[in-house]
Amino acid sequence: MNHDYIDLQPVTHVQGTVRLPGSKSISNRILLLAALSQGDVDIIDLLASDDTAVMLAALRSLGVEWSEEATAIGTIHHVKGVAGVLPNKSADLFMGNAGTAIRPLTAALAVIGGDYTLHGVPRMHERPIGDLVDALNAAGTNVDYTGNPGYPPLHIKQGKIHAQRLSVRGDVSSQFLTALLMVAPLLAREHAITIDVIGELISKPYIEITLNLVRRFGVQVAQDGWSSFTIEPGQVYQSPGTIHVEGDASSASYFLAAGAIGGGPVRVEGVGRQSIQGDVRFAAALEQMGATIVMGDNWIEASSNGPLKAIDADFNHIPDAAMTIAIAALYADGTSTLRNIASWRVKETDRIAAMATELRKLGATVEEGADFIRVTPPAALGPATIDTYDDHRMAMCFSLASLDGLARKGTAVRINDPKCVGKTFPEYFAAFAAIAK
Ligand SMILES: O=C(O)C1=C[C@@H](OP(=O)(O)O)[C@@H](O)[C@H](O)C1
Ligand SMILES: C=C(OP(=O)(O)O)C(=O)O
Repeated sequence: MNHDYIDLQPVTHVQGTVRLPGSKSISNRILLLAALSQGDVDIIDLLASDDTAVMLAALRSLGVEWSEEATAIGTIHHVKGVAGVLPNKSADLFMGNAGTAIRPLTAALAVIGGDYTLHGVPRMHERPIGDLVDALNAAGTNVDYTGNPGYPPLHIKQGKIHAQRLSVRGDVSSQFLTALLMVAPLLAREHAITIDVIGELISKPYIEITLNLVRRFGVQVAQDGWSSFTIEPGQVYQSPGTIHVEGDASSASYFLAAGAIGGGPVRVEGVGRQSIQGDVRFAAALEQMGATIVMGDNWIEASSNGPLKAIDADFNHIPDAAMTIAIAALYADGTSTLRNIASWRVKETDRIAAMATELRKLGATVEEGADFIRVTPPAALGPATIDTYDDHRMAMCFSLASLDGLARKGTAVRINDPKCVGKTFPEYFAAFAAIAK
């Protein structure tokens, strides 16, 4: 039985400015790159959340030293790079439900070698990792499953990479390719390493984040479209000195949607035109739905400009922020279809099923398929108790159903287990309350 919930009353107007927490994707990549690099790294504005906590704890268990300092310009994390040589050769690592922690760490530990176990929450043990393990073991590492084949928990032992070419499937999660790209310089000591992508690559903008950050740590990757990536030998990760984490563009989506649905303007600070995150393109989807979007280098502002228009589009490039579109669809003038989102089914929960179930509670008509969801709004939203499936994005998305839109009014919603937002945005409900007028 779950007795923990938050009740949200209908909100007639939203307006204000939100300073975003740091990007999860950038934070966890930078932490691992900093640990692997030569020299010390100062990280400004690292995200403080469950997903980064598990990465920080894992690095400490592996013997990587880091400390945290509160300064006038924000929190700085000092990480002492170990230049690819981990002090602790054995460790048992709890990875929570953080895909951005377990996938790259598995690759790093498999390549470096030792005696390591990695496990997580029950859902983590249902999230696939087989394509990554297959790619690594085919190249000579020694990674075993201790539960179900293809899924964590994992046991990593000493292996020896003999291959100069690795191949990985790209159609279940882009994080497998990200993981291999991050460890490629450790393999490319004497000869170049090439990584081939088998099949379609999903979630491509996350690979751009990886390549961008790897470059910031001094490593160049040659790219042949999205099908092959080559790392020339002799490149080692070098500390960039100080590195700043931009705001989280996926977290921005809730506030931008709020502005688009419920009046606005709502401004988010921490991401903008200069962002390296693909999820800033969520703003373009809102614009397509009729919202007014204004963007600066480091901020984005959304406001409504008449009732939202229904949308029918491919959302493969922004799988996380696309969940917010499924909620904005409740306020649109017709049926919206979100296509090419099969990866939703293997994330924090089966997000296509969860989204369909909870949208129906509000009165929407929902059709779901293997890789799409189609949402037709009801004449009027009805009050509902929303289950969140231990999925931060379900909790954050459904808070928006309390907002009055121009086409239809919001409703009272009870959000069960609201603390699940801790995965990426522990202060979410306070930030939401601050823009609700
Ligand atoms: O690399 C990353 O930082 C991420 C990649 C995406 O996953 P998939 O590649 O599995 O779609 C995204 O959904 C996840 O939240 C973060
Ligand atoms: C899919 C997500 O997380 P993960 O990094 O665990 O894959 C997400 O944050 O929406």
